[in-house]
Amino acid sequence: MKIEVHDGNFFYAKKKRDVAPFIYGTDINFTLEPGHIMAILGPNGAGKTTLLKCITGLHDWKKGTTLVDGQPINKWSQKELWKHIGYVPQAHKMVFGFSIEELVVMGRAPYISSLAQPKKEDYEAAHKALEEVGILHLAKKSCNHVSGGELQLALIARTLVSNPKVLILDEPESHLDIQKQVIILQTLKRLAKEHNISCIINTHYPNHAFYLADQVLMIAKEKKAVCGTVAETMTESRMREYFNIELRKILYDQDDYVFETMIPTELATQREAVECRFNDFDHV
Ligand SMILES: Nc1ncnc2c1ncn2[C@@H]1O[C@H](COP(=O)(O)OP(=O)(O)OP(=O)(O)O)[C@@H](O)[C@H]1O
Repeated sequence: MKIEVHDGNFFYAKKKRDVAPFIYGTDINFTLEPGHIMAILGPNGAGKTTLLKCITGLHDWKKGTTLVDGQPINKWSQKELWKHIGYVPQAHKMVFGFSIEELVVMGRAPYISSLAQPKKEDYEAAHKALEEVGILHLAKKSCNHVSGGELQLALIARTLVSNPKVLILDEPESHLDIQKQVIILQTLKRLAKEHNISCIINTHYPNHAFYLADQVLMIAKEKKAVCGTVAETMTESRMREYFNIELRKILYDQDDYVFETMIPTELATQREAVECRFNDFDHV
């Protein structure tokens, strides 16, 4: 699905009629084509979570609008809209009285009539999604007895079973170990490219944006909201301006692959380069 935001801006108000300064330094504008991935980057408190809620209509924009496939979001019926949108909020250690399998089966709700019980095919879809994110072995375990990262993976699997056309993810990789992060990033990229699912993902990891994103939206308090390709947006100077930190962009290519990363200059070490150059058994 195509997602567009035109001149969106927002503020939190204590009472309905109150006004307050807008959160975003300039209005938010972007178009996300079907099957494309947009990463939202910005410092803590910049308004990334708020932005996801405004984009999906969970918060009403104070200004501007979201269009979904060309139609203003408030013209969509909630039921129809949420059939297409999968939303994975930030992981909190919630207490669920369910097993992981039951949690994921709940994601089939759009396909199950309100009084019916989940069927064999619903459980099969849940198992497939759990396998996809690498935690099928936890299917029977209680949600209360898994780690935060495992619960996060289950919440992603719950979204996948409803066959969404849009995936909105709020820092889905933040509690995961490095191997699970890769599973999530690869799964998202595959879903976007093979199933034409549009993805919007909040992340604190520049590397993940380099790997995933077709476009990046960068925000920070009192700064212009900028949207463009990864190369246009994630420059050393913009990162300095928006994150108030000096970073070096490192490019390394090997066997037709490019490794792109950004490292804070403060984290550079003063060891002899020759000590760092080799790893594993190369140096023996
Ligand atoms: N319900 C709320 N009422 C009032 N202010 C809020 C509310 N939720 C968030 N805020 C404020 O709005 C601003 C943006 O918050 P938001 O959670 O969207 O930022 P974020 O970029 O997602 O942060 P982080 O990277 O730390 O998760 C912050 O200053 C926050 O304190």
